[in-house]
Amino acid sequence: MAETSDQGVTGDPHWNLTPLPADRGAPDLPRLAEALREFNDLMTGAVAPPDLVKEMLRQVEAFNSELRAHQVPERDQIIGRIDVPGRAQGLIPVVHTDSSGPDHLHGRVRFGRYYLGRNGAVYGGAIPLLFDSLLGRVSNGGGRLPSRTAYLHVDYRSITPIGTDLRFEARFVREEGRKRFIEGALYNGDTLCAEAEGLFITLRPGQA
Ligand SMILES: CCCCCCCC(=O)SCCNC(=O)CCNC(=O)[C@H](O)C(C)(C)COP(=O)(O)OP(=O)(O)OC[C@H]1O[C@@H](n2cnc3c(N)ncnc32)[C@H](O)[C@@H]1OP(=O)(O)O
Repeated sequence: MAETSDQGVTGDPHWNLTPLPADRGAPDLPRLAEALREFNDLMTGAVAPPDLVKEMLRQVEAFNSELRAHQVPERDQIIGRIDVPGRAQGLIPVVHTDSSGPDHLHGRVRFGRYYLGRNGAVYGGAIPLLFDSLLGRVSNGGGRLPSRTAYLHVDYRSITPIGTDLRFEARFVREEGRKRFIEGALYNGDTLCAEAEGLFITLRPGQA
């Protein structure tokens, strides 16, 4: 797969991002996020022996204890930033951009086993999560002012398989005052898995 990219909003002055602090572990964070994603997938699919479960519990509790001492306010948080590849977060699967512009975003995504609902299908709740992120990127791209999701309508047209490279398309449809209408679709090969329509509202000055 191509390198992960969130371009389209990166460098957009509206995001007002301060430079990443390179001395705060930032270069390793995307790799750590990747390792955590793999951990989630492997953990979901494993029936681990009791000794391994006990050892993992010990180590994870030790990490939690250390991390409690390094909590920062939201403005200083690195994980989730749009300029960190894959945003270094584990909530939404990594999105690979093939083509992006002011009014569109095309690319690929693969849901790991962590997102399994049942019978090899992605959990239904994970699909709006993906669409909100994709449609939100289109809404907030192209130098437009920041917006927020007012509604997100998702139609599930066929099973979305886990462990498969899927193709997505998202496009800016129209704008009416502060209202922006964005559409998206997710495909497995030529099969339409799901499609979405979202309404995004331009935030007023001072609206957080
Ligand atoms: C790079 C990654 C980007 C990711 C982006 C992800 C985006 C998100 O997930 S944001 C989080 C989820 N969304 C939220 O929490 C939003 C919560 N809601 C709100 O904050 C507000 O309701 C908000 C900002 C959407 C709209 O409130 P407000 O600014 O007061 O606008 P308001 O005057 O009520 O509405 C503006 C217009 O939109 C319409 N509208 C607002 N909500 C809806 C709705 N749900 N359905 C239909 N129309 C609506 C109104 O009728 C009005 O229309 P018109 O101008 O024709 O009269």
